[in-house]
Amino acid sequence: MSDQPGRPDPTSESLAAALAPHRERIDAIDAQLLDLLSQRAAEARAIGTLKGTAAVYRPEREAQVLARIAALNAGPLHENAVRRIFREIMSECLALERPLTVTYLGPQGTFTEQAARRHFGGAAQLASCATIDEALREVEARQADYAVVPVENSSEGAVNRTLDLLPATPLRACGEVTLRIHHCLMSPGEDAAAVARIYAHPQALAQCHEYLTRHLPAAERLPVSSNAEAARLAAQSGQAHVAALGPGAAAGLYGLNVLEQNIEDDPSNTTRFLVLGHASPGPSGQDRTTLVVAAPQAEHAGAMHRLLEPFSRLGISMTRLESRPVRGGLWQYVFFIDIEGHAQDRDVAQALAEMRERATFLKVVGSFPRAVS
Ligand SMILES: O=C(O)C(=O)C[C@]1(C(=O)O)C=C[C@@H](O)C=C1
Repeated sequence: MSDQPGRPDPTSESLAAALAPHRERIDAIDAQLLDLLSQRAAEARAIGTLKGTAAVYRPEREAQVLARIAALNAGPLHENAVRRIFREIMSECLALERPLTVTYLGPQGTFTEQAARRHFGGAAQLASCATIDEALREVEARQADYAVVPVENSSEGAVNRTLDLLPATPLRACGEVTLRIHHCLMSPGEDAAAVARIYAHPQALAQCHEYLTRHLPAAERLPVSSNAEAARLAAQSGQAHVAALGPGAAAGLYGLNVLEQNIEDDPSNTTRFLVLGHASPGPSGQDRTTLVVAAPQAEHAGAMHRLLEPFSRLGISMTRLESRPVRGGLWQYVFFIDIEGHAQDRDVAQALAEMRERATFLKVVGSFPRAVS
């Protein structure tokens, strides 16, 4: 007998009988879905032929497709689930036009790999690079189509190497990804209390500082070049007192046990990544623009104010302002500025034209659809 009224006993034949019509309908719907997916893929292939040698990846169009689907969604699937499914559909459709190769700051099992996969979906060929420089260089040399590199973390600030490469690279920023950073404690052993040595990237050590101080105060903290390298070293040791911090994906990749999850001090800890490539996306309606600017005698407050004044006058929101010293130029700085809007939007274009007259250097690194987290 079933203990819930109206539901058949889960062990009985009556359950199978109750499921049968639902499964029949699911089979019929799956056949329709497959037919529609094939029709969609054929349209994408036709688009690919029309594009010829032009860029096949169109981030502004993908952003519009995802936003439209999210708005159309009436449930019961969550908006994020629907986005993920359509992200994968577009990834496969795009691969029919032409498969993409995407470099990322590796090695495998890093948060940057997770960001690249999330942005480009399962059909993209991901290529791990040892440094941010190498990830960009491969794309510059047209050995790969796009690069995904970290640019800032909500608790640790800017990724300086990425910023330093932006003024000179011929690549354009054509997308961004934001990723919540959740760290795990992972080890060949099974007991968190036994951990006496911890390998991790310095940022991971900083992001988990309170947890480590409270729960593993005596453990030695050893900074290494990446979280994946930390996981590799912990796995190689084969010892229960050695652990690594980093993404759960690295535990799977290196055969470690996850001893604790979500040990980052700030649960809203987020990293933003830039997607760089050769093409510039058109406006999607929900865009961000990244600029590199140098002001004359930037150390004088007045020059900076004058430079940024068009933004406030034209109602353009500035979402980020970061400065970096110019190498070899004592007390000279370049500014990395993010604003809302696309460089082709009327007000943004006017503000940029005015800034160009006031700046000693101004480069639009790119306009791209804002990330949906
Ligand atoms: O609309 C296009 O340009 C397409 O190539 C189709 C499509 C899609 O599957 O919807 C695929 C890849 C592009 O990045 C954008 C959209």
